[in-house]
Amino acid sequence: MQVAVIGAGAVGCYYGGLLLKAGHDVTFIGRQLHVDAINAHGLLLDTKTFNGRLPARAATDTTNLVPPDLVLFCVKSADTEAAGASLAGRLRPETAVLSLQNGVDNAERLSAVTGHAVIPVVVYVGSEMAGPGHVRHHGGGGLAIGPSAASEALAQMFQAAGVNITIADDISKTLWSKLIINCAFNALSAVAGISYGPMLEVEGTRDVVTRVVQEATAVARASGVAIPDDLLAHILNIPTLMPNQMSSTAQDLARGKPSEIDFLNGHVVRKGAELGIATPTNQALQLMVKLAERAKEGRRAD
Ligand SMILES: NC(=O)C1=CN([C@@H]2O[C@H](COP(=O)(O)OP(=O)(O)OC[C@H]3O[C@@H](n4cnc5c(N)ncnc54)[C@H](OP(=O)(O)O)[C@@H]3O)[C@@H](O)[C@H]2O)C=CC1
Ligand SMILES: CC(C)(CO)C(=O)C(=O)O
Repeated sequence: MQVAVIGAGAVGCYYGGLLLKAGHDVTFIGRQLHVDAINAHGLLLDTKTFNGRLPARAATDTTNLVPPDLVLFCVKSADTEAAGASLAGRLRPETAVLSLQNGVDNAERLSAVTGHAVIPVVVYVGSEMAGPGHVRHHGGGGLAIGPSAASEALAQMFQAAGVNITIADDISKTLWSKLIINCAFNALSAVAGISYGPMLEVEGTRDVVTRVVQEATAVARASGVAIPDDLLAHILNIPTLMPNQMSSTAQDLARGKPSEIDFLNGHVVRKGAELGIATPTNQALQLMVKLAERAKEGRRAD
């Protein structure tokens, strides 16, 4: 199958790399540093069970992209419109487009800029770019794909490549449940620069996490999404399962990259305002991350 990865980063190179290893024809669209390394030496796929270079094609834009059978769309949420616009006119009607992104509205936004159906996918992996063209897998790797006519065949293809994938019967619930996990932990971990285990040991953290989850759950339910009653208990248990985890927002801040906070707690705040639901804790966390981003920008400018 011809696959295009839009956003050759931690997620795109991990899943694109697994499809490449399984024999698919994968083209990576990404930034110059990674593109040069992939074209020169192949993709370095560094997982728990495999470490090796896989010859691959890469480019910094879609100009010469042959319309693929499958697109893995893997840029950060703020880049959805710009990267999505580069796909316009490069998709066949039967091309399957998957959004492998955090947040709940990327598939919809991507569909709006491409005019093409987009299948949302919830991603449960820990991966990072450890160097140019070098993706490192830290753990997990499961996917939950939204239902569509193509989802069964796509799930089989990912399974054959070693990916644990399920077809979600209610993808909105799955997307929102992941969003609420991100709302609970990402900002606190980022602002304090602390991992989840020690973070939850500090008195008061559980209360704040609980309020964030309650606000976000109220917004989700008012939007018609069936959030399960046991989500809070599941969330409060996550630091026991991954005590050393720093949130992706913490990693963005540490690297001086813009975070996705406007699409995490920020999404809850915007939706809450539309629905008349107060979300003060989510709003405070969104603001704290934005202040931390601004402070970093200020330090760079000095
Ligand atoms: N990493 C992880 O473990 C997980 C990530 N996710 C989600 O997956 C999504 C992708 O995250 P992740 O892979 O970590 O992000 P990365 O930043 O590692 O990868 C995205 C890459 O795409 C590049 N890019 C952005 N726009 C373009 C463009 N128009 N053309 C070419 N390249 C472009 C970025 O460059 P630049 O940085 O220069 O903009 C970056 O190199 C996010 O929504 C994230 O929340 C979900 C679960 C786990
Ligand atoms: C680690 C995890 C699962 C929860 O915060 C995550 O998705 C992130 O950091 O973005």
